[in-house]
Amino acid sequence: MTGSTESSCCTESEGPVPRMWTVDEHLADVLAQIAPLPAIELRLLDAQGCRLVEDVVAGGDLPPFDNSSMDGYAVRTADTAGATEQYPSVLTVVGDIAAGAGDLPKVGPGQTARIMTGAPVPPGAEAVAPVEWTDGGTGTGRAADSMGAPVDGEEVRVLRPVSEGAHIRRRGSDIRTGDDILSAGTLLGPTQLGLLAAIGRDTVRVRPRPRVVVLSTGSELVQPGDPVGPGQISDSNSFTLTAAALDAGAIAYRVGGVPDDPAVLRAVLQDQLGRADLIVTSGGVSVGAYDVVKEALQPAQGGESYGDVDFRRLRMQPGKPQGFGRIGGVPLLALPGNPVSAYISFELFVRPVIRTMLGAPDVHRPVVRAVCGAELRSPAGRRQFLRGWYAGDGSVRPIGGEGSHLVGALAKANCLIVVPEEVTSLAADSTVDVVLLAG
Ligand SMILES: Nc1nc2c(c(=O)[nH]1)N[C@H]1C(S)=C(S)[C@@H](COP(=O)(O)OP(=O)(O)OC[C@H]3O[C@@H](n4cnc5c(N)ncnc54)[C@H](O)[C@@H]3O)O[C@H]1N2
Ligand code: MOO
Repeated sequence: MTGSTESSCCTESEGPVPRMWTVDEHLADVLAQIAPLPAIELRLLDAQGCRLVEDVVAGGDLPPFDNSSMDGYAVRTADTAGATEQYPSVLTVVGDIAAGAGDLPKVGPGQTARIMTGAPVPPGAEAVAPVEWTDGGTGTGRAADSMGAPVDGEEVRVLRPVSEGAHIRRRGSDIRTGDDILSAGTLLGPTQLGLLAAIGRDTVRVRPRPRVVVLSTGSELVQPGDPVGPGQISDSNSFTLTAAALDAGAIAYRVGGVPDDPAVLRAVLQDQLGRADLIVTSGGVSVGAYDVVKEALQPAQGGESYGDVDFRRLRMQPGKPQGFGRIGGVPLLALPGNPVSAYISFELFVRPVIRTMLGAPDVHRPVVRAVCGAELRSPAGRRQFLRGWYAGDGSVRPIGGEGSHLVGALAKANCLIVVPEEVTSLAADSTVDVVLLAG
């Protein structure tokens, strides 16, 4: 941390005034203390969504052997030259080759072997006649579209010429030994994991997904589905923030509804430390009597603090009260409890932390310029983040009001409209910065 909340200046009339941080100062302070997680070797499916930290080189060819791309007959091309439906090439079937076969018959002049898709091309054969180009070994001379039982020693009629290499997938035609197939930094999704499996890798060296513990505080919270008594509300923040952490690429654990009891909160935090690369709390960071996160981590009455967390006020709306520091070496971001404040704080500060830990190149949400059709008002000295709808044609409109409890409007928004600190009003059709939330 670069400073403490209580670093202050004074005015004659008002006494000490706690320092206020700008959004950029707070973000820079947080990110300066976050590094990409150390690389580890993971099994393939545990590596989904992670970035490679090694260049992967193919240790073998793909396909590993010449194989058939069709069910049919492996033939010598000269044997099929001039074949027609009227005058087919009649070949003796010397074997039956299924995918996975290791023992292959040799195909000599006038001979063929029945072959299945993916089966190795036998020695002597130069091409594959799909079964539809033959009589299917029926002896009728009519083209077949299915293949019967093994036909060793029987005959098959090929009804048209087959050119060299036809329907053969050559060894190494996809990947050759020594090819660079995936480079460090590649994000592993289904097709990259499939490729690693195809070349026989069962583990891979990656930067792991950070494990994020999301914890909401407040004695008024009940879990969704439970009865809501007088003065109580459903805990929504732990769901929003857990989903947002997953969306950012983390492994997220939701711990909902810790009551306003500092001892309980400390115990829960202690319990969670073992599985966390990052802890995110919501609520209890303001100036009220039951601000449990503040109380637990930085007691006002000279009690012993737990961890090293700095509580500060930011020049932004919503999201003014924030906490940041470490507990037991684990970074912790304490977000304000108002649901819109919590979510916007996550987008601005927590998401970049997760993306940094992941080693992602895109740490921040994209920001575009857009024309806002509506007039906007904003408090002086605060960077305001209004919920909006970005139409994609360069226009944006605000959704809902400024209130940081307005979850209905938040759920309809796809962007945040940014009104800078020094601006208190903007005329309709002004150009504004817009933080794109989706995608
Ligand atoms: N006298 C002052 N009061 C407040 C100030 C201030 O500067 N002076 N700041 C206001 C601002 S801004 C915010 S933001 C909030 C932040 O307060 P807390 O972080 O302590 O949040 P809580 O008091 O715990 O909750 C605020 C609000 O949000 C609801 N909430 C909390 N957690 C959840 C949850 N998990 N799911 C849904 N809703 C939640 C809670 O019930 C409250 O209504 O302080 C202002 N006050
Ligand atoms: O900062 Mo509070 O987050 O304005 O509602």
